[in-house]
Amino acid sequence: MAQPAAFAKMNGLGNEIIVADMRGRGDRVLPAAAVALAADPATRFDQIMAIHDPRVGGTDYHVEILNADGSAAQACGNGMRCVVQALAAETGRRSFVFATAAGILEAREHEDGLISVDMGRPRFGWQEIPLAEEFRDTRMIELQVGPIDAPVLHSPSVVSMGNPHAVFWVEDDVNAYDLARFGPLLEHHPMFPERANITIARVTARDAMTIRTWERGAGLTRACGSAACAAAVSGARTGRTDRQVTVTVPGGPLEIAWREDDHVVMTGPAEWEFSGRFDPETGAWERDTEGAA
Ligand SMILES: N[C@@H](CCC[C@H](N)C(=O)O)C(=O)O
Repeated sequence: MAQPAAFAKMNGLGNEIIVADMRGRGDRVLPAAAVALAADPATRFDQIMAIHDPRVGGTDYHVEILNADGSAAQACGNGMRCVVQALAAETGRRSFVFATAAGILEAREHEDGLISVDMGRPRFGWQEIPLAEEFRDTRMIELQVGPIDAPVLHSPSVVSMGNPHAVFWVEDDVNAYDLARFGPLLEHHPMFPERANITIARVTARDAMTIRTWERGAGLTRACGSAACAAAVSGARTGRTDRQVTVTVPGGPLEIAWREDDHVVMTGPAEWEFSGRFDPETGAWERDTEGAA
């Protein structure tokens, strides 16, 4: 049993997030704790964002990310917005620099409460994503599900936003596809040695698209920020959209801008639900008493 750590249950457009305060201590949230918290309907989450003391000069905090299955994730856009809202409420500051497995990220809370996260530069090389075999052009790779002569989904764009993404383009309703069935098959496809986040995307205008995502290590989600970035970048890269796009996920809209300096900036909301304390080794937890200081 470890010393309890404070946490906040939050969400970013319905992407279920636990923000864990691991500052001032040397231990980490263990995969077993993540699995236990994910199995409890009250604390069910898609990602845990564990805030640690900074380890690199010029950064404010180090953030570790765990998926619901206990695996590590390099990037989580919706979770970063939750982290910013929690830290802004605590410190009164509005902008922060974070170190993550995907690199150094800057983020800020705006006057209207929306939060922008600079998700860094997309990477398109097949070894960077990574893919299991060489594709010189990752705007469209050979991969399909369904019958060989009439595939249900095929030819995804692939990209790393720090984490691996495949974006399948469709012309009709994204809800018409059984993502709960195809998602796990594609997440674990041999093409993706580190597995992948799987998105179905429909472009509705030069500056708008609708997506649904099956998240690596978490399953179907109401929102995936890095997938929204991956879809926006892939839309622009394949000539389907402009570089500034409203990406509507099941939980609502995210504004994505792929800037001329190659950085992808995502803007959207975050919402606090409740707070508590948990054991980072086992996941045993209790809710804070309402109104307690
Ligand atoms: N919900 C996240 C992405 C989560 C990470 C993903 N499951 C992975 O393992 O790469 C987001 O908002 O970006």
